Amino acid sequence: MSASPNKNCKRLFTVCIEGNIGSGKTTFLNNFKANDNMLVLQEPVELWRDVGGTNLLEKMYKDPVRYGCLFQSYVQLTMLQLHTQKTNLPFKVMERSVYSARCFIENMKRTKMLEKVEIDILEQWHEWCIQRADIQTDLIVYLRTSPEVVYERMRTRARKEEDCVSLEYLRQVHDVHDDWLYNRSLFSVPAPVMVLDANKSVSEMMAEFEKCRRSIFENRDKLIMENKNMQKRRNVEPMSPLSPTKISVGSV
Ligand SMILES: Nc1ncnc2c1ncn2[C@@H]1O[C@H](COP(=O)(O)OP(=O)(O)OP(=O)(O)O)[C@@H](O)[C@H]1O
Ligand SMILES: Nc1nc(=O)c2ncn([C@H]3C[C@H](O)[C@@H](CO)O3)c2[nH]1
Repeated sequence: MSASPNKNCKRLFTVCIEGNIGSGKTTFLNNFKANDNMLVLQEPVELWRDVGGTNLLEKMYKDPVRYGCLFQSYVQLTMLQLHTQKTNLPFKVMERSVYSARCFIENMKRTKMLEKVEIDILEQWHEWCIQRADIQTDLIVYLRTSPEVVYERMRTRARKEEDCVSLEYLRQVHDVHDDWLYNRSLFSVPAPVMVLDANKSVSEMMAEFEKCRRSIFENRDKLIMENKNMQKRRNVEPMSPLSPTKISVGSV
């Protein structure tokens, strides 16, 4: 299906699909491919699995102390490349982002997998990306799940690099995502957040997807305005943990 260019010349509207390992991001994201006005960008896992013949994802899971910082550095680069990828289409949908990569850095910090100097460098890189790179995000769709549900899904999918991933690790990653996007008690949120209960079945999630897709198309300008107001509030007052920018499908 040929991609229809952005005839009405509105600026690009970018959506990031976020969530724990196995929360259904790829499955959800692939539904957007039916639209010819959206650039759909999956997480570049295959790049992480083959860095000049090295499976860096596997090395990171096997030895996070030795490879954690190196892996995060490559995630940052490959995600930045996707954020800055140009398109004439009016919409871009990405799986995860430079923002959520920071969730994993935060978890490595909490579990003491990284030395202070590694954290400092990764956070300086992250800060530069936020301040100077074009990683404009207009909506975050948070596929919120329970660690137990995603653990079963991850085991069923059986990605070999994730053989050693424990339920405890998924609980840690869940907690950081929830602190960031649900409790709003971690780093700032770059756009309005649409929280979906992604514990639902595949068919139920199709209905959620349809509501989300319609909401994006119908409320594009409203969401951009919502984001502008968020940024203004942030510049005026420190981020309150319960800032009211959390939206649920249908309320936009
Ligand atoms: N709503 C759902 N109910 C049950 N299983 C699901 C659901 N959504 C996805 N799955 C299955 O769970 C596994 C993980 O799904 P998917 O790859 O879409 O998740 P993901 O968030 O992209 O994972 P990762 O972050 O590890 O790439 C797959 O085997 C998929 O078929
Ligand atoms: N440590 C770490 N940092 C990241 O920024 C990051 N982003 C994704 N992943 C892991 C989750 C899945 O196993 C697999 C695919 O999502 O890659 C990450 N792991």
